[in-house]
Amino acid sequence: MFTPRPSQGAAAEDPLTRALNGLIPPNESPAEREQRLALEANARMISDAIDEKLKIERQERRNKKIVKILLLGQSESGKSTTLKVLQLYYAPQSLRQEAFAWRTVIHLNLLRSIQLVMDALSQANRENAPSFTDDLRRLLIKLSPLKQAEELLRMRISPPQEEGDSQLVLPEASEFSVRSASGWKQAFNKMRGNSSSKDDIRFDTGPASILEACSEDMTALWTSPAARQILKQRRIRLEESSGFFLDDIDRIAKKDYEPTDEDILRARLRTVGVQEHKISLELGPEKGQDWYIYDVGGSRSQRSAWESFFDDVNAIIFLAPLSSFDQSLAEDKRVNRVEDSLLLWKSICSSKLLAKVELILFLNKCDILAKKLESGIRLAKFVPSFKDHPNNVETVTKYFRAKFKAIQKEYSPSPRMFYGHLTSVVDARSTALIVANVHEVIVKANLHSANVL
Ligand SMILES: Nc1nc2c(ncn2[C@@H]2O[C@H](COP(=O)(O)OP(=O)(O)OP(=O)(O)O)[C@@H](O)[C@H]2O)c(=O)[nH]1
Ligand SMILES: [Mg+2]
Repeated sequence: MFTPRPSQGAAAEDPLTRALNGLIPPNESPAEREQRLALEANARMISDAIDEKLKIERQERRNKKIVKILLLGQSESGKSTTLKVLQLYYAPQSLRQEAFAWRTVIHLNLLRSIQLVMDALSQANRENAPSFTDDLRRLLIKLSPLKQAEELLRMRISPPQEEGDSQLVLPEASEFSVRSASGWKQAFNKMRGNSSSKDDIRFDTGPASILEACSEDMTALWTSPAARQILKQRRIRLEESSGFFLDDIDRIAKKDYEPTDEDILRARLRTVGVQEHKISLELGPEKGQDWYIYDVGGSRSQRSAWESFFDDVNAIIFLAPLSSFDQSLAEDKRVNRVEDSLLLWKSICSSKLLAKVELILFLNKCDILAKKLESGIRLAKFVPSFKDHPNNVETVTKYFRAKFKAIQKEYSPSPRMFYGHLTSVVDARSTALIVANVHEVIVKANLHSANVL
């Protein structure tokens, strides 16, 4: 055996270190040389194996690299609905498992719409409106038990004994919401134990019985020409409002009602706070990758929380609802909704923090936009710069797309691709095609950031 050089200390005892350092002991005999070469070969093998393992681990980390997607846009723009579409696309079973929880939200949506009709009629009654009939008075009395059903349903979404676990937020603009971090859907699952969605529905008496008992009277109220006239006089257009289920009373007020995927997409529950949703991709080349999707509250009071999620985000899906061109913000009646979307888009595009983030724009609610334009509502009345261009959906969407694209080009700190889609995210089928496209953009963004790191 050779004697290590004193300066190399204990580390030189290690054959791997010695081999790597290329040390050749003085006065080496042929047998010692053979032994050393064998040790070196062995050490090289071990070293190569370690290198290979590290390379695989690095690749795995890259492949596994968490993808962060942020959903942004004003309130009611369709962020939570887009989250549901992504869930439906990537993990349909998980959405089905939430059907019972969404059923309660849908019942509450229906009751809210009925309440808005009843409020308008009561007001007409107080003002002695000639269109208020005795039939309507009778219907209002017969529908009074609905108040109790609503209270029971609200308690179910936010049971008092689950304090701190699920927190009901008091209505803002007569809408209810649940703090997203509170896990209200999980609270439902706890209540359910191991039962299936169908079992829940069978044993769901209480509010469901009241709804079923009132079903015919609710339909009579909603289809009454006198009630319709009062709503029209007061310019109440419930058909365009969020969580509209009045045309489906027969189906939804049945005790054994089970929501379809489309019903779940149309259900409205205002987001308060930030909801994190993890999707583990099960198929395709990105198998094993985890996607974290963040759904934020869009009303003005909620927007200050957005920036803390900008860090290491890969892509942003920004929703701008085009149908709201004739509406103002619920939180500030002086601000036109499309104007607000354009200003928000400008601030996202110009953010230096987001300079390297892919922005994907959904010009949403194109279905409602088409109906509005067909009904004769003119865009130029609310957006004078549209001038006397044809008031049809093709021209209007083209006009808005160009406007958003120009803002991105002008305000982005460095050039970026423009991904603008015309969407109606409640339509799962047409949105699936867009999701496939968005998937590609996100995968590219992730690869790019992995290579940069
Ligand atoms: N008809 C139609 N309805 C839509 C569309 N997108 C969303 N909605 C409905 O609009 C309502 C509001 O959508 P949400 O997804 O809750 O809006 P949000 O952006 O999450 O709103 P906040 O949580 O308040 O920030 C829901 O009832 C949706 O079903 C669309 O493209 N067409
Ligand atoms: Mg939301």
